[in-house]
Amino acid sequence: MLIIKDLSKSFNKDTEYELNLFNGFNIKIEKNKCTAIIGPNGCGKSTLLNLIGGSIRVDKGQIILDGKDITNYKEEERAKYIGRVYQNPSMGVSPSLTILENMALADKKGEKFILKRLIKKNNIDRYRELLKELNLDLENKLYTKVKYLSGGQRQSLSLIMAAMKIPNLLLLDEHTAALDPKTSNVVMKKTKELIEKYAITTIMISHNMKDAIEYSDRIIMLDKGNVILDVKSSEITENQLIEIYRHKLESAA
Ligand SMILES: Nc1ncnc2c1ncn2[C@@H]1O[C@H](COP(=O)(O)OP(=O)(O)OP(=O)(O)O)[C@@H](O)[C@H]1O
Repeated sequence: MLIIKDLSKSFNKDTEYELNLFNGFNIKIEKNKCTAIIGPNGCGKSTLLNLIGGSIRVDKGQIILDGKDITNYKEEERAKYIGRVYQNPSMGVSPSLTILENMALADKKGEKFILKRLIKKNNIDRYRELLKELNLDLENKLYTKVKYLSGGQRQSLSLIMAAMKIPNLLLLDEHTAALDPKTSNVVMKKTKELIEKYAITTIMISHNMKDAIEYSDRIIMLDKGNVILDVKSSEITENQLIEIYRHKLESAA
């Protein structure tokens, strides 16, 4: 379980551009469930993931993952427990390294190692098996540099890499937003399969209400750093969600 306790975060403190985004924010994310976070541009979705992942630090509050207080852990330290797939297909992978090298790196995330020594026959066979599951023919491209892959292939690889050492928490930051609808569908289905197969606790940011309902167990809507809706995905339809979204945001304006 992820517990966020009394979290505060502001940007540009003590300047005319000061933005108090989170002010005593609290949330609990259940284990082995997928929670979708939705909300308008600028409501704080990515900042929340950045705070959890450790790419930015909290001003106040605590982040507790499976009973461990990770608030003061550096991003690299948190990477041992947290997998992340970004919106931008170039992030989360090393484009100038091959698929094989990227997978070997993901395999040893958070440990000291020598890359060449990692690439052993039994590991290669294991990586090939994982890639085969994607049905994208990537198992036959092990020696291809990641920069030559399509966006969909990169996001799928990124997903497999993030889940290679089963993370305590998987953060998906609009990871299909840059993909065409067909590829996005394939990657979302693969995401669901992986999450369910390994019972991975997941937080998924999405602007797509249909995906949020279809692929998550719970939906949280944020506005200006506050939770304005918290509902089971099975208890809401896409149209209702769109209506609430519009209504809440109009009344908040
Ligand atoms: N490093 C930063 N410095 C200053 N302001 C920032 C910083 N990071 C985020 N913000 C501001 O915090 C607010 C929330 O941004 P955030 O990226 O979390 O929103 P979001 O909900 O993910 O939006 P989107 O749906 O557009 O991706 C925005 O007003 C943004 O400009």
